[in-house]
Amino acid sequence: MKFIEQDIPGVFIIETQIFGDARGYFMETYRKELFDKYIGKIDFIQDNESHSKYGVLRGLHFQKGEYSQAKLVRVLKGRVLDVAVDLRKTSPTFGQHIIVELSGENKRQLYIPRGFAHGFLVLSDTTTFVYKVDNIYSPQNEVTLLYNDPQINIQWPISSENIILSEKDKQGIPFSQIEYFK
Ligand SMILES: Cc1cn([C@H]2C[C@H](O)[C@@H](COP(=O)(O)OP(=O)(O)O[C@H]3O[C@H](C)C(=O)[C@H](O)[C@H]3O)O2)c(=O)[nH]c1=O
Repeated sequence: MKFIEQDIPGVFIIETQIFGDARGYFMETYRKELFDKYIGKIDFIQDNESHSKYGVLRGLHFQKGEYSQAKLVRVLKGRVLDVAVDLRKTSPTFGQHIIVELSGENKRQLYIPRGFAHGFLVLSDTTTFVYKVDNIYSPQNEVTLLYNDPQINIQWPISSENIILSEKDKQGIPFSQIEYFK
């Protein structure tokens, strides 16, 4: 496994060796000792999976304060643009975002520490998205940051009228009004 830290400190792309043979392939998707070594102590406590069609945008979500979640995300099948926005007030990259293409082809994983809003836009017909989180699901502490907030200015490749959002995400709040992390 290769851990590649991104321009936003604490965010890593993880690339994994694929062992192909006549039957297909094998890959390790997680190894605790390597995460402890290269990223630090993380205890993932829940695995999630979602399936979405083209144009679906899930996000940008975060859980407030002590309910914040670190995430290790990847695409089983399909292709997404994955986005993480730095909401850590004291961070040198506060308000900045990273945008990474994750796919069943490139098998890249993205590690996003606590203190970020996260979401993804589906670019293939369908996508199956899986991820680990290190904190409990707390819907009453969940917030949606508006996906097209002008201050964050994410350049989504699909026009707004063709993006499919949940009712919750349609009511996302602007960056200027959210509760940042210390
Ligand atoms: C996140 C979550 C959801 N749910 C239930 C609640 C709803 O009845 C249903 C769909 O939830 P939601 O619309 O919030 O699912 P997503 O829009 O995929 O939310 C996720 O989207 C972005 C990509 C994220 O990074 C977050 O992990 C997460 O917020 O699953 C649960 O039961 N447990 C959970 O941990």
